[in-house]
Amino acid sequence: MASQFKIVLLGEGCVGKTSIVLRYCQQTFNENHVSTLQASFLKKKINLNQQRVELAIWDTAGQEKFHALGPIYYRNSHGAVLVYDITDQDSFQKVKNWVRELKKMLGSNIALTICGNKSDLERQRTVDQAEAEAYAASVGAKHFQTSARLNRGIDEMFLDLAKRLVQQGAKAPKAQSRVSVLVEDDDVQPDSKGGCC
Ligand SMILES: Nc1nc2c(ncn2[C@@H]2O[C@H](COP(=O)(O)OP(=O)(O)OP(=O)(O)O)[C@@H](O)[C@H]2O)c(=O)[nH]1
Repeated sequence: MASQFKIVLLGEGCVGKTSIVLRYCQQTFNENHVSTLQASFLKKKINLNQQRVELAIWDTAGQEKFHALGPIYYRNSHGAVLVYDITDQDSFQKVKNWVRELKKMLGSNIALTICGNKSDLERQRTVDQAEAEAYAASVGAKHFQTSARLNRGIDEMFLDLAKRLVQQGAKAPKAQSRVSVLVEDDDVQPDSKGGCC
């Protein structure tokens, strides 16, 4: 029987979470942004040294108003991919917030990957690569650069995470305390960027 692992993608709106999952699981890419409103998951089966592994990859909504839903998706996850956009410094700061939250809620029981997406936009880069890699190392995470658009780095990133989960014989972490989720207002105005992208 295949080992099954749950992986959650977290990160600011518009960084490319949905695009990464669709590229990895369905080999497709959409130039347009459709905000994720509810999380959903896709499955991907891979072989690791003759061992069958099934990944359930959860794509979550990145807009701030959905932040409170995060715990529902990360609390039973074996691994998390924290995605930022290499052209958007704020999205990198948001990754740091997610790392703090995951460490607080789950300890170090969740395998972390930090992903700088949109590597095809190198000329518009605002997040220093060396700094991002150093930060990832400082929190025990692996760092990858990807382009969902050009299909770069994505297979390698999930393969590395799957290998780590297999090696660790990952067990789904338990949240350290009861997680309560409060969604205050379904009608929040778009942020100052006027939505995203
Ligand atoms: N140039 C470039 N654009 C990308 C890449 N990945 C995603 N995009 C674009 O970025 C926009 C947002 O991508 P999504 O995948 O919808 O972003 P998301 O993080 O899922 O957004 P939310 O659902 O709001 O959280 C879309 O217009 C994509 O086409 C990439 O690697 N390179």
